[in-house]
Amino acid sequence: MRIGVPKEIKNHEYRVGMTPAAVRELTARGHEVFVETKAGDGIDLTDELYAKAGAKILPTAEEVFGVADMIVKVKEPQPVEIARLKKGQTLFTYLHLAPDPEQTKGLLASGAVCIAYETVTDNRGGLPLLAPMSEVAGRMSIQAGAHCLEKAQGGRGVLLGGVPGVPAAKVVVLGGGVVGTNAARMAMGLEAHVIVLDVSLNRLKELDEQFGSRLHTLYSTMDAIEEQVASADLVIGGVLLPGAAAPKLITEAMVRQMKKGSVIVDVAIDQGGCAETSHATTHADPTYRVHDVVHYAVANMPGGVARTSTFALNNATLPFTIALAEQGAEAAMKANAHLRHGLNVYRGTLTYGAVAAAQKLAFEPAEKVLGL
Ligand SMILES: NC(=O)C1=CN([C@@H]2O[C@H](COP(=O)(O)OP(=O)(O)OC[C@H]3O[C@@H](n4cnc5c(N)ncnc54)[C@H](O)[C@@H]3O)[C@@H](O)[C@H]2O)C=CC1
Ligand SMILES: CC(=O)C(=O)O
Ligand SMILES: [Mg+2]
Repeated sequence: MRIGVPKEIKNHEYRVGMTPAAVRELTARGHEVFVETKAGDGIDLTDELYAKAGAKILPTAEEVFGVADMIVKVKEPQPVEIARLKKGQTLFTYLHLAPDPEQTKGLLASGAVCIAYETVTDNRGGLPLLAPMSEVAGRMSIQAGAHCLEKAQGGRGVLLGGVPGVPAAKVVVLGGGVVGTNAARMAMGLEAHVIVLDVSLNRLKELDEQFGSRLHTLYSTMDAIEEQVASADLVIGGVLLPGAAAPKLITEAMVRQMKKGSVIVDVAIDQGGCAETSHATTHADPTYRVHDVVHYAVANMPGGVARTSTFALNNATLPFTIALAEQGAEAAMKANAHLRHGLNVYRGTLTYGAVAAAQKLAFEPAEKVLGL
């Protein structure tokens, strides 16, 4: 198979779809990999390293999209990239379609086969291709939140861990999944007072067993969220209903009740955000204020630590990239239900129920379009 790896073009996005090590795994199996020149330059993965791994370096994105049977990327395709997709071409990347009707329309019109990293599943009920970036974003959310709490950033002027004689900050984490667990772990490490809310009692039990008395768990209801958010210094939004638009758990009225200079880091912004007052921001201009509350809502947080993130992402995607290349996209998805769950758009048909529900569109199950 011919695999194309274009340079990412989102604001301050330096990740790359395949590392040189991943390219070598594909070329060693007889596949051709075409990498856009300077695709990995921002993280010191040079053209020379890619060439040594067997890649062919192409001067433009047009040529990469033009020659490839499958495009392997990181972020959702931007309009100029959607225009380059070809009928029947496979696109393997994050899509986050539920809150993004424009992209959905574009991918449907392209006729491409679009497999979203974030809805591929595993045997344990997890999302293995989202998890590595959620680990990164969860950990970063505390760094970002701590920075935003500084006065110069518009924050409350509070140190997460406090000091002897002055209380620690209160960190409220909505959602105790991968983002929430990693956020809680970092916040506990900085000696903040940390509370995690989730609707899954199982998850709360696991967290309780894992962290003991250092972590406080709470069942997530409107009442509990309202009370906790109002007294928080830092709120981390880490909820997810897989593939669906994020539930708006933090209403504007709740934000109005929050303390002046407190901070919301809405990690769930890539699925539309879990605060009514959230809108997506960029690494270049990451924050804004609503009702005196600092909002940080960068939709590609892991792009900020692109080198770590690229290696972490490739560790998870590589077995699937190999399966898609070796078997062809359709056969690979027929053979593996977990990979099939990644299929969001198939040759002009929407195939993911939660995206269809969010946008009030029709869809057909992946099994049907694949003839299973
Ligand atoms: N902004 C960014 O750069 C990044 C954003 N993300 C996003 O972060 C979000 C969380 O991802 P993960 O932690 O991997 O998901 P996950 O599936 O591991 O965890 C989500 C948790 O939310 C819980 N939940 C659902 N409804 C809830 C409610 N009403 N109240 C409290 N908890 C609730 C679930 O029970 C689950 O434990 C996703 O939207 C993901 O796409 C992930 C990585 C990077
Ligand atoms: C998951 C996601 O949105 C990211 O890694 O950018
Ligand atoms: Mg206020």
